[in-house]
Amino acid sequence: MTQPSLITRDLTIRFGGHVAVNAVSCAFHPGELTVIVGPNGAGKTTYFNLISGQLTASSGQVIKDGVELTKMAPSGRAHHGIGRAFQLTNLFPALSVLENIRLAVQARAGMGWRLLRPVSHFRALTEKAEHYLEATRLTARAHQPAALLPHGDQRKLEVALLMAMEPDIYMFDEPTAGMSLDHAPEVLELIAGLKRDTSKTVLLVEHKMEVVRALADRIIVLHNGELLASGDPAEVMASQLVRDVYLGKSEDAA
Ligand SMILES: Nc1ncnc2c1ncn2[C@@H]1O[C@H](COP(=O)(O)OP(=O)(O)OP(=O)(O)O)[C@@H](O)[C@H]1O
Repeated sequence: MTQPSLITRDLTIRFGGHVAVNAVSCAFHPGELTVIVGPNGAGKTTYFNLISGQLTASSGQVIKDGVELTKMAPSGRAHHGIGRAFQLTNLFPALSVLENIRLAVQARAGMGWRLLRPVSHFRALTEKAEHYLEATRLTARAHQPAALLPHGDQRKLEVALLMAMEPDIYMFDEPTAGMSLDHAPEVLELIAGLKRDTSKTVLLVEHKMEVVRALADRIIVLHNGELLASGDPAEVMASQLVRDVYLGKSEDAA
């Protein structure tokens, strides 16, 4: 087994008297796609927020490749390779799809907003952006304003922007939420494809059991903020404890 890329140790957050995430200790490994499941209000999104830095833990630790990130702002964590997909908050709606991806490539290259660069740099950035465009099957949309993309393609653009940042840890919170059945498989395929690069770790929060079955190498189950189970998807889903608190309900909903 490889060294874990990401560890949470006794990770806890309290909101007043309510413990939303309670002493969750878990390790995530490169080349592995872990799906985080649990009933509504179990603490899944809060756990994600604690890892990506939108929330700061009351106690416990977040450690990425041996570096403690627990108190770091989201930007610092991103710099350390934590990449979380957001619904296009980092998008320039009037710019084209290609230009948006190129800006993400440029940000990753550390060139910020300096526009006076040799043409060769610009060409290299464009080539890289075109690579991500192709990888996410958005080539036909390259020159459309990002704001005018259909919903399914917007989600693909989110994946492209995240790929352009070259994170070590990819985090997706319900990536197919609100998406039509036609587009969901395309986005899921992109996410499944990320772990072909075995240096990458993928974390997913997901409710839909068919998505969990299709993608998960491993699942962890949160319940009332606590880690209830972790392991092989089929084994965990078959366990009586998990069926009692979660899967019975979820199978109906899926
Ligand atoms: N900022 C906050 N202030 C107070 N309570 C919060 C806050 N954020 C989350 N909570 C509470 O923490 C608990 C866990 O919420 P969270 O959104 O993480 O659950 P979840 O598993 O992602 O649920 P869902 O599947 O419905 O999205 C809930 O009881 C929620 O009300």
